Amino acid sequence: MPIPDRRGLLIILSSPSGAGKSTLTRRLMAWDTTLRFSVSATTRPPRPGEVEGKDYYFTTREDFMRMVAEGRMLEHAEVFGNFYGSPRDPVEAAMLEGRDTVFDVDWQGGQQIRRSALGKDVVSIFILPPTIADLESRLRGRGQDSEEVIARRMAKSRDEISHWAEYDYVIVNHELDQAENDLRTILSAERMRADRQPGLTEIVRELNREFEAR
Ligand SMILES: Nc1nc2c(ncn2[C@@H]2O[C@H](COP(=O)(O)OP(=O)(O)O)[C@@H](O)[C@H]2O)c(=O)[nH]1
Ligand SMILES: Nc1ncnc2c1ncn2[C@@H]1O[C@H](COP(=O)(O)OP(=O)(O)O)[C@@H](O)[C@H]1O
Repeated sequence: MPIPDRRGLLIILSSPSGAGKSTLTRRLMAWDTTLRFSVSATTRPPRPGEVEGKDYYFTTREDFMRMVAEGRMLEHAEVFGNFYGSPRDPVEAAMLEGRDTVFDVDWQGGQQIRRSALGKDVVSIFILPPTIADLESRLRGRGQDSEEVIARRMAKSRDEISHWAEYDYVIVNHELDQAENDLRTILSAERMRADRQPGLTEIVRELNREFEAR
């Protein structure tokens, strides 16, 4: 396999539950089909419609803890009483292939990845709801969680939101199309950073050759 001339980016998306992070992630992946989604392992039971290996790897607590002990999780955290973690191997493989990986993780996961050896390739984005009333109605509108689960998520949302300033970018998800556009803009700009375009040296060298030949 040829060695790619750039390492893949790690794009971290976090938000309080219900702010629209999964919806925006799906849209971003449909826009750029080269993106890879980091499928997390979780001990939470599947929701109706969730697909094993696509949305999550649904695991037992025992298997989850074994993966952690074996160092096979890039990061992991307990959220809403369940464990969630990002398997390390597929992320490292994608980076070496020069493919960008999208993570849907909470602030604890964001912090761990940012502080890891892969931290310099991280772009982190926090999604805020326009209002708490919107957040609650979106959680309820999803129609997949019990009142008790919704109440628990609402109670946790303040804590999650308190970490917004640790992120490189913040998007307020008022209107879905606008928020998707903001996300595309961030990704496009990050890919154009001078230090992420290894081909530039060669282009500038060629420009110099042309100057000298004039
Ligand atoms: N740290 C960490 N958080 C995760 C991971 N996967 C999902 N999460 C977070 O766990 C929380 C709950 O996720 P989920 O149960 O799918 O609920 P939802 O985000 O409300 O749809 C969200 O904040 C996710 O971003 C992971 O691998 N690591
Ligand atoms: N800008 C928006 N305006 C209205 N509804 C939205 C918007 N963004 C997302 N939603 C809806 O809110 C609900 C929660 O979104 P979801 O992507 O599941 O959130 P999260 O992954 O952050 O928990 C979904 O039903 C989704 O369709």
